[in-house]
Amino acid sequence: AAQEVTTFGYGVFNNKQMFEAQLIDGVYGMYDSTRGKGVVTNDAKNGNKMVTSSSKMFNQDGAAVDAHANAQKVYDYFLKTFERNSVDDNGQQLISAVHVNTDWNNASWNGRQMSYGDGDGVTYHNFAAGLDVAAHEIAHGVTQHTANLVYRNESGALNESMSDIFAAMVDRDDHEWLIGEKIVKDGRRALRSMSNPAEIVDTRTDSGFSPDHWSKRYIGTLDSGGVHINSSINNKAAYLISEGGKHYGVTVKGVGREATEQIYYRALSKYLTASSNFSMMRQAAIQAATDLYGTNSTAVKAVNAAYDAVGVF
Ligand SMILES: Cc1cccc(C(=O)O)c1OC(=O)C1CC1
Ligand SMILES: [Zn+2]
Repeated sequence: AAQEVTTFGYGVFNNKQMFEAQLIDGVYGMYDSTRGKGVVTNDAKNGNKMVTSSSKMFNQDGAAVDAHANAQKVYDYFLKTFERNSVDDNGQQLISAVHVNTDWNNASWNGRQMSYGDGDGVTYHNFAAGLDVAAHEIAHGVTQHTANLVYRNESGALNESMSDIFAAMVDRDDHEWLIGEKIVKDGRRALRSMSNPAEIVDTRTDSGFSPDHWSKRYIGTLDSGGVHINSSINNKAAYLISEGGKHYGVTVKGVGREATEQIYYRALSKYLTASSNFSMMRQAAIQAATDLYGTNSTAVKAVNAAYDAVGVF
């Protein structure tokens, strides 16, 4: 069980949780056998061995505490919200590696596990500290085991957008639907904004803009054809479906997070395929909303209006 205490170790600034570490081979380690086939956290700076602690209830590695706590929260979200048992719906272990590389300003899903850099301490904190970052990476695993959207051009932007959407849904208290707000430093507010994409440019892509309408999509070769750039077009649509708003003169009546997360999960797991593009995303969301809430439901109306608003038909 987790309890609120101050955690020693650096890099921890949003998870002050402790762990009932598992006793394995006489050592207390960050291995949670209660979720699926396990949640495990390893230290890339120590032979990628499981992060261990000398005592049952204490761990001094801040990044490890963050990664472990966030992986547990994301596991619980997918099980509770969609009855999905981990990324493969078969309890696959959620394995996190922390302290990957040196001053690494990245996080990733490599097809089998999550990896988190410590950040350079100037532009980024440790990436494991962001609940939305962990959810984003784990959602890449869910996408891989469902539509498996090809990671380039429009299907890749949808792959990215799915990860941002579920990241925003897990990070429930963030009403601005920002991505990475806890891990950016040097005055930036976040990596990306789903509510107002144009406000924050993801500097890692050097594109210079974050489009909030299909007519403004990036069509170059950077960033695998703009997967972290054009994702903001679908991110904005998802935000509008949930929260509503007026965008380029189109008014959307929002239906809330609970309906929106069900629509996108059903679209991802039942209708999207590896080569789906934005127009097929619109059809998949309409079909999912129709299945769930009915042909003339407010949800179907919200989906149509939101994709009208971002110029996807
Ligand atoms: C930081 C970073 C770099 C490169 C790829 C990703 C990636 O996972 O696409 C990445 O992680 C994110 O975007 C998460 C949301 C913060
Ligand atoms: Zn991603």
